[in-house]
Amino acid sequence: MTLIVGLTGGIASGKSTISSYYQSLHIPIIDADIESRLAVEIGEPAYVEIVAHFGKDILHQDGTLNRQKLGEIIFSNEGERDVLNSIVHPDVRRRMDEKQRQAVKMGEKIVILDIPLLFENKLNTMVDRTILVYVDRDIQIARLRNRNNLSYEQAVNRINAQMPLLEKKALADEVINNNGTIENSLQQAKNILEKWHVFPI
Ligand SMILES: CC(C)(COP(=O)(O)OP(=O)(O)OC[C@H]1O[C@@H](n2cnc3c(N)ncnc32)[C@H](O)[C@@H]1O)[C@@H](O)C(=O)NCCC(=O)NCCS
Ligand SMILES: Nc1ncnc2c1ncn2[C@@H]1O[C@H](COP(=O)(O)OP(=O)(O)OP(=O)(O)O)[C@@H](O)[C@H]1O
Repeated sequence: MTLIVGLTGGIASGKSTISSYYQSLHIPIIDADIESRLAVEIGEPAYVEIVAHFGKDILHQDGTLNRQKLGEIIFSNEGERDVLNSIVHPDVRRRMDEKQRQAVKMGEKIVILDIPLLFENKLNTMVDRTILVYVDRDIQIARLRNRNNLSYEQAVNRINAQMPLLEKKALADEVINNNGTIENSLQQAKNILEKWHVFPI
């Protein structure tokens, strides 16, 4: 039996930091952000639909998606965000399901699905356990602004496009509090696997 774990959080809450650590323990990770990038490569069905809806203005000169431009549109407009989600999410789901099937077939003890919108899209029902990477809002805003070079308003728009982390906290099986040092958070991440008896693998 493979334990299917959903790892989630908010934008810039620290999911990638935690999932890289799990990966270093040789745990297979399936990352929704990576799959969503693959789904919108030039010529893919989702790419064609995106250009048809948003126009060629959201492309770079070489035809690749201008992610910054598309982000500016969808993080400040819920209707446009819904359109993008409805184009991209079904493909992302298909890609992730396929990878999950392969991992189960390989007899992996545990597989971690890194899905930012796990609770928003009710995908928690599709996994055995959930882990939330939590940060306080002021720290989240500061880390997001710092990483993506965003204004306060841009950062808040992105955070407000997701379910509040406090609501997610109430839904998760386990919570990693990432307000402190990375080292401290990685220790929490390890403790959870030990508690579940899936580490060492
Ligand atoms: C809008 C896009 C082009 C911006 O690209 P960019 O490289 O700046 O950001 P990236 O893809 O690395 O996402 C960073 C984070 O933004 C948040 N985020 C991304 N898309 C969304 C969304 N539709 N709704 C809410 N939050 C989102 C997630 O926390 C994600 O981890 C891109 O995020 C996208 O195509 N989004 C739609 C697909 C999607 O929902 N992806 C998230 C997981 S499937
Ligand atoms: N405990 C920490 N202390 C200081 N900085 C941190 C900590 N955890 C993460 N960071 C930094 O905060 C930023 C966000 O972390 P990370 O990229 O892991 O978040 P994420 O949840 O995967 O983000 P996104 O969903 O937006 O892709 C990064 O610049 C990362 O280096």
